[in-house]
Amino acid sequence: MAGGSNAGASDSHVLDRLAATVAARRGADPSTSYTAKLLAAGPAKAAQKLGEEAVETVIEAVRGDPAKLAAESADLLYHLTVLWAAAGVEPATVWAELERREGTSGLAEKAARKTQG
Ligand SMILES: N=c1c2ncn([C@@H]3O[C@H](COP(=O)(O)OP(=O)(O)OP(=O)(O)O)[C@@H](O)[C@H]3O)c2ncn1[C@@H]1O[C@H](COP(=O)(O)O)[C@@H](O)[C@H]1O
Repeated sequence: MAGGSNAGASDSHVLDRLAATVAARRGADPSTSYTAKLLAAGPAKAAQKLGEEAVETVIEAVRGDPAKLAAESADLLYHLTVLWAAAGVEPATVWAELERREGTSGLAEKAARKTQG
């Protein structure tokens, strides 16, 4: 976050820029854009690629190499933004959901779910 402890060139706004680039690739030439190729293939293909990248991320996490885990995480986030674009999810909707959850402990949320049946 700009202004936060990790402020600098590499902050979370890169996700918004990435999502905007991905959205702009809709309808572009698949021979010049990997994103356009994935979007043309539809949400199921984007979901499949996300699953593959998730597995590769898990593998690097288990291997214990932080640099490779970071690289796989970037692949995972890229493919997640492609899936959102393919499935009609605006990044702002996800950011809003994360903001809504801010300050609510996962343990408290889980306990509330149990009492709701
Ligand atoms: N961040 C990324 C990014 N991360 C990973 N990838 C690509 O994702 C692909 C997935 O890796 P794989 O090993 O699964 O590739 P593969 O086996 O060739 O894939 P498939 O043939 O199975 O689909 C690779 O081709 C990577 O280059 C990305 N491609 C694009 N971006 C961003 O998207 C922007 C637009 O890219 P284009 O749409 O290609 O212009 C770029 O400027 C970047 O900012």
